Amino acid sequence: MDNRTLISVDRLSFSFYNQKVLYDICLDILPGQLLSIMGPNGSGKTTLLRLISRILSTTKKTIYIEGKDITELRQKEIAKVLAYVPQHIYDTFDFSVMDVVLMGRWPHLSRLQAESHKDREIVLSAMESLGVLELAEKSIREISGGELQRVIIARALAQEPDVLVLDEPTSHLDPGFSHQVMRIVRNVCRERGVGMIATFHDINTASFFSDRIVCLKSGRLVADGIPEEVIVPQILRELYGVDFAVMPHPENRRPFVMPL
Ligand SMILES: Nc1ncnc2c1ncn2[C@@H]1O[C@H](COP(=O)(O)OP(=O)(O)OP(=O)(O)O)[C@@H](O)[C@H]1O
Repeated sequence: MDNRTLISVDRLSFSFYNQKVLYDICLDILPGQLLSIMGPNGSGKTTLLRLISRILSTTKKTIYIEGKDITELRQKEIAKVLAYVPQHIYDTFDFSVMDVVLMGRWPHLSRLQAESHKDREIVLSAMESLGVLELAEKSIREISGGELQRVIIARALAQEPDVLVLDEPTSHLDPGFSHQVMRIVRNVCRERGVGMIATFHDINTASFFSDRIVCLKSGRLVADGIPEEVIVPQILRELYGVDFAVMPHPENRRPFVMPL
């Protein structure tokens, strides 16, 4: 384990009832770096993120947050260091956008303690960077899917975590916002030394922003490396069963793909 490791996953296997969905997964999340998980539908990406965030529980000692076994931490202790942005948000209460982002501060407050001026400043800054400040008073039931996704990411940043876990963070965003939001999140995390793990179906977004990419197929880790090592035709064919052309991106020369 690297001594800067924020999260270490060590031979993690997991089953839903009698269906095994993850096999011996090992990975490390490091400060300021984005580790992306790619893989076809049903390969186990969301399950992995939910285990790391302890939305799902495993009794085995296989996941460590800042060196501590996750099974021994209380939920609030986890929330102080880790923020989770789920893929889908359903059935929300009728909160305002501002209230939802303020919830990001709860892990840092003691019971019944009101937010301070500093908490509100952190919240307003997160909302401003995600472009949702003008929605502050709107109900989250009355905003678009892409706006809601940005609000939930703002809440995660307001939480000031050491680790940010993002499940398909750009799935509801148009191409402009998708790139902009990823740039903002990556820059904030690099500045603050926050480690990130994210799933992506968009190979080009993963390639452009990731420091490292792990590929899952049927619950098994089939590739792990920097984008140039992983975004290659053979691995993409193995993952998705189709051929891709791979060329350098005009801005940063990272692999850029088109299905053939
Ligand atoms: N709550 C659950 N109960 C039982 N099986 C589940 C549950 N959640 C997921 N699975 C199964 O676990 C496997 C992995 O699912 P998971 O959602 O982790 O995949 P994924 O890679 O995130 O997929 P996608 O790209 O479609 O979001 C799938 O076979 C799925 O049917």
